[in-house]
Amino acid sequence: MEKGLLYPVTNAYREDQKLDGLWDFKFDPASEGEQNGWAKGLADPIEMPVPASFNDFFTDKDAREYTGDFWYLKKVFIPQHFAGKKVELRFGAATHRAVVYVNGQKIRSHEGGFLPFTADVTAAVNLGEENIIAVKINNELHRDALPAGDTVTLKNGKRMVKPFFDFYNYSGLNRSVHLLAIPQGNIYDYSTSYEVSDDQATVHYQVAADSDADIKVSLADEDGVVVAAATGQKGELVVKNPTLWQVRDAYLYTIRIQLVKNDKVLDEYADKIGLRTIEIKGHQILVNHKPIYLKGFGRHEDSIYAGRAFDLNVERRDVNLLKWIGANSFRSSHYPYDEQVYKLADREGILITDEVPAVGFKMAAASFLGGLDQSFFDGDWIDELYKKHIDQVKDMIKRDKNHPSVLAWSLCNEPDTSTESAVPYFTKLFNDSADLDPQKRPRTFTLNEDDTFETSKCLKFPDFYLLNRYPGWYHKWGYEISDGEAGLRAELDEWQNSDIDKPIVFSEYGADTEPGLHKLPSIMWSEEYQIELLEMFNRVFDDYDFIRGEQPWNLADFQTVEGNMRVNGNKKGIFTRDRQPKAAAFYLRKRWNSLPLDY
Ligand SMILES: CCCN1C[C@@H](O)[C@H](O)[C@@H](C(=O)O)C1
Repeated sequence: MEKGLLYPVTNAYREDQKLDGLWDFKFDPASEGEQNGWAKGLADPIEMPVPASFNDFFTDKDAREYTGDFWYLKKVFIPQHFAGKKVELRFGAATHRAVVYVNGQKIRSHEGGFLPFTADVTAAVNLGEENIIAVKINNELHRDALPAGDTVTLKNGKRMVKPFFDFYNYSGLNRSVHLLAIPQGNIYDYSTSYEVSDDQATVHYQVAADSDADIKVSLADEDGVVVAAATGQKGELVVKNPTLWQVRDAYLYTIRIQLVKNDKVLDEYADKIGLRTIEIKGHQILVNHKPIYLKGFGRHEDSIYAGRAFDLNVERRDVNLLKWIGANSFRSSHYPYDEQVYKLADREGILITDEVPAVGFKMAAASFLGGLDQSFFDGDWIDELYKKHIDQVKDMIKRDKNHPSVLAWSLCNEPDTSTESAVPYFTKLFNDSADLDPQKRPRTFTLNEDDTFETSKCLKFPDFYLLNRYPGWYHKWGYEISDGEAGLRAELDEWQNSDIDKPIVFSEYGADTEPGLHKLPSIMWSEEYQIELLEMFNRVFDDYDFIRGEQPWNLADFQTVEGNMRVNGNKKGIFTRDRQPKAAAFYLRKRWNSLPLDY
């Protein structure tokens, strides 16, 4: 678990230099690099963009599909004026595990390809000189790691991943690398929680700092006017007549934290926060005590060329598409996204269900992609897996806890909860995560169609339910979709007739659709059929008032492993991979723009 995950800033006390651009890059199939001094230089490297996944730049399949160790290396001048500061390297994400070296010295390792980590390099750097930064990354998949899968060795000796999940194993330095200089005595974390009413908001704050200095905290409105102030490691900021953060009507205050000693400011950290509350009450999801209905999508960080790398251009387009279509939410399926995604959602008033990369914890996913011959939670890999799982839950919540856009935490995607062996795992997971979020936001996980009201052993854990259902596509498809609707209604009748008193959000449903394929009457893969499937689900949603959200799969087409069920990736996008609308986009826009926020 990382000590602090504050997003890098430059101010009078801190300096943040992005190390994006071209890095030396080299595959290390024999894993010989560390013993052969690759941390000090790579022989015959290629130039690799950062941030980016390496896969889609290559023209040969061995390189695109490469699995194992690989190295990035960059010579970086570190200025003399960093003297007296703590010098750090912050990696937005290195997928899936990394070892960091400076000037040949191993600094630290990290497991988990979708969350940041920081290396303290103060003792290893030479100020006023060029320094050699090297990172050894490994992208193998294992059943005891997140996301779950296997790595096999082919007869020709090449290694290959077998993901237990349906997205391509894009790998590399997928997010920015930052060189940071911060005060030795510094602020390394803060948290907020809220009480709101129409005429007053109270911000409960806590600050974590490596310093004995006094702590001063202020809150300014969007005009920069200070509306509240307090002192102390923890306290309250009371705002009269606040402007609350609302869904699709955001308002951001600036919280400013200072360390002060003998009237001298030693460190400062400022951030944008939104005054709002999130609650689950009965079948309702409430924002600022008012019910909301979620309209949005499951997504992927996925685009042509850069693969899984965060691309601000793509994110800007995606958020504009969400606004155009009338959406107000999305799930960060199936892993935490780059911090800039949450910042943009904070600004636009879009709600995020933040998901940890606990995906593939299920036989069905694997059987589609290769197959497990037992229940996942009976495996002998579970203890090691859990250590990584809870570690990444802790870091996801630590990183994202102050974003007003974060609505809920999804602690797993489609685990196999149909066997008793899942119960102790989820009991521990929900106990160990209960106090991580000062705002006590709801926790959940997605349930796929094997995990129904009848079959799941873990329905007591989620604060609300995320259902992934695929009648009309993976079963009862085509002309049989009417039976699919009947089956869906029968399951929802069971939920309705039960004593379950929690909201349900449909977090996945959809049809692979080839853009430009039209057929009258419809046929599967046609744009007409995608609309018919959505119409069927919406007919059902409109008949059950405990359904409090609809998030079809997926916002856009995305890359997966090759297979006989994928046509160059997953085509369930409402938009194409280059972010152009299929006919269903206009259908959903019409529906969602006609639904009130609290539908
Ligand atoms: C049955 C698995 C649920 N869901 C997971 C998601 O990652 C896949 O892309 C999606 C699909 O197959 O389109 C199915």
